[in-house]
Amino acid sequence: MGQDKIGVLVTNLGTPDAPTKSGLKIYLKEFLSDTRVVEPPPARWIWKMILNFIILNFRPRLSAKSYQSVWGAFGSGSPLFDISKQQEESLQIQFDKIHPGKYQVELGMRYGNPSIKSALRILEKAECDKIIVLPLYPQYASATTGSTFDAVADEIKTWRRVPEMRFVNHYFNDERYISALANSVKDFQKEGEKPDLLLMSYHGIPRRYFNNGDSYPCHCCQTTYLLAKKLEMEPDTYKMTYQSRFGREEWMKDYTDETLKGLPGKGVKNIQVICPGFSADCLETIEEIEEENKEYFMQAGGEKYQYIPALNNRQDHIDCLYGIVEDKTQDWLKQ
Ligand SMILES: C=CC1=C(C)c2cc3[nH]c(cc4nc(cc5[nH]c(cc1n2)c(C)c5CCC(=O)O)C(CCC(=O)O)=C4C)c(C)c3C=C
Ligand SMILES: [Fe+2]
Ligand SMILES: [Fe+2]
Repeated sequence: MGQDKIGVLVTNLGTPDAPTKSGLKIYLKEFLSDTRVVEPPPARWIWKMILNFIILNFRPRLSAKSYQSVWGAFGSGSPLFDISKQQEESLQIQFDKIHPGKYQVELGMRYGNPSIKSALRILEKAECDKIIVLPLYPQYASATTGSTFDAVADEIKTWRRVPEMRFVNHYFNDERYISALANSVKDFQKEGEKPDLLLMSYHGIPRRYFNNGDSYPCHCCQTTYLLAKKLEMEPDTYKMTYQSRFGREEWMKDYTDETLKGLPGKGVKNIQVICPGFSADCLETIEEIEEENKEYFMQAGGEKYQYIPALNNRQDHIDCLYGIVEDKTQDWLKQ
């Protein structure tokens, strides 16, 4: 039996501290200055000018309005923050039940608070000489998982004693993740009927990132395939799309909003939407999918539109995350 604790750093994207113009300005500046999120043109100063003089003057006010409409939906603050805290607590409870005193779970956000730096410092203080990082992105993308690695490395490089480290790159093909998604669909459909179409909507990335080698769209396609297979779905009863475009360049297609506007005209009037890439409900699922895109679909002649919630704090989701960490730290437990 090892003596020291294993640190589990659970991360997600992060969220503004408050749904206000100034809260959004701070958050968006940090987020959109990350060159893995916005891969700038060769002359970086051009993007810096656009960001500081155009985007950060207009976007914060608009985004604050959007955040205000979802604030408190899962607790008292940002849904992403409130759900992430619940996930952190549930995971700690699960580890304490099965391996009492062996694991310490801390939540760190890539942008905003609690930061990855602050979470790592708590683990350092707790004398965790082994740390596993679990970014809650089932599909790898440079903009999310890759960027999380940068933030972890930026902090650890200031430490004298570098801990033993492991990093979960993706888990889209983990049986427990696919099963949890399938269960969430089945639970949802228990209450009512099956739709004409199950739409699986993923956060998009610019098409250019894929052309340059990002594996994210491949991970999304495989997630769709595995989930449909698990649910024994016929090919014409599901479809995958990409949401949340930002800026003017081409993003991965098909676009969720355009697809939803076109479906009623093709006779698809009753749909359910699931966002398998979001491990927690957030602005992009609640405001964009549950509200804005529903309106597009209904206005185009749709009759029934239902959003299937993210895995959030479901016990099968927590069991899945627990299992991924336990599998990857089996040998550490024996040391
Ligand atoms: C500018 C480009 C963006 C890329 C590339 C991008 C990739 C990406 N994002 C997520 C997950 C989330 N994004 C969220 C919000 C959000 N995303 C962008 C831009 C890019 N994302 C912006 C500007 C925003 C802020 C909201 C707004 O102002 O409209 C969120 C929600 C955060 C919350 O607080 O609720 C998530 C989650 C993934 C998975 C991804 C690449 C695969
Ligand atoms: Fe995003
Ligand atoms: Fe959005």
